[in-house]
Amino acid sequence: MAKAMVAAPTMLSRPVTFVTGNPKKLEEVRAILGDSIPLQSLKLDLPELQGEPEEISKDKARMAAKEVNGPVLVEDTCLCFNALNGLPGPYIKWFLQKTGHEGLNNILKAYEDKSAYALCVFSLALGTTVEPISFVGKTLGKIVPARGPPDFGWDPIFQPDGYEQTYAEMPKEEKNKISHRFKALDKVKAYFSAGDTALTTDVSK
Ligand SMILES: O=c1[nH]c(=O)c2ncn([C@@H]3O[C@H](COP(=O)(O)OP(=O)(O)OP(=O)(O)O)[C@@H](O)[C@H]3O)c2[nH]1
Ligand SMILES: [Mg+2]
Repeated sequence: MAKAMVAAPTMLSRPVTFVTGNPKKLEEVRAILGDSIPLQSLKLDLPELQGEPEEISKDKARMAAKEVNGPVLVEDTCLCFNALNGLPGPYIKWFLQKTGHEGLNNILKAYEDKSAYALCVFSLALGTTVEPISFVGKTLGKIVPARGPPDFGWDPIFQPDGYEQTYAEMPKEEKNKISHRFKALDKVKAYFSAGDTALTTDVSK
């Protein structure tokens, strides 16, 4: 009788390096993942393409893999206004820096529709020659005048649907249960627990 063929998992010789220049992202990624995936981090602010979120994120992963010369995880976060067909989207960092919370609210004064969504695209590149895979998480909400501590980006002006609080007003644990980042990381975890790719737990490598 023919034996069933079971594909051997791809064994990573090194733990995955999460590459980001943003310490608040890293804090949330660590809080959400716990020790479910052995992860080390590298602080590097990579240049970013213009274009669609998934392409930006994948391109970042290719660059990060070259820098690290090993398996990497990166993410790109967008804040998308429905009235503007998804903009500022991946350019939110620059809009926020130049116009602040008030400016972002003012942009929407021209429109009745204040609805928005937070989008997170993680990309995993298992090496320099492997095409990155993306994992997307999206949380719907609306843009409101800033409320809550201004610790992290646009958290004070994003109120998720079904909540009276903005991301900034919520306890961190609550945000991390419903956020765009949580939803995307849940897919990353599912990918690794499906077992096609085995991870080393030796983070000293
Ligand atoms: O209020 C927020 N809640 C969040 O959950 C969140 N996640 C990201 N951001 C901000 O949105 C822009 C994304 O740009 P971004 O993805 O290119 O990030 P970045 O350049 O800071 O880091 P990285 O690209 O090195 O990873 C940057 O201004 C980030 O500070 C957030 N703000
Ligand atoms: Mg960036």
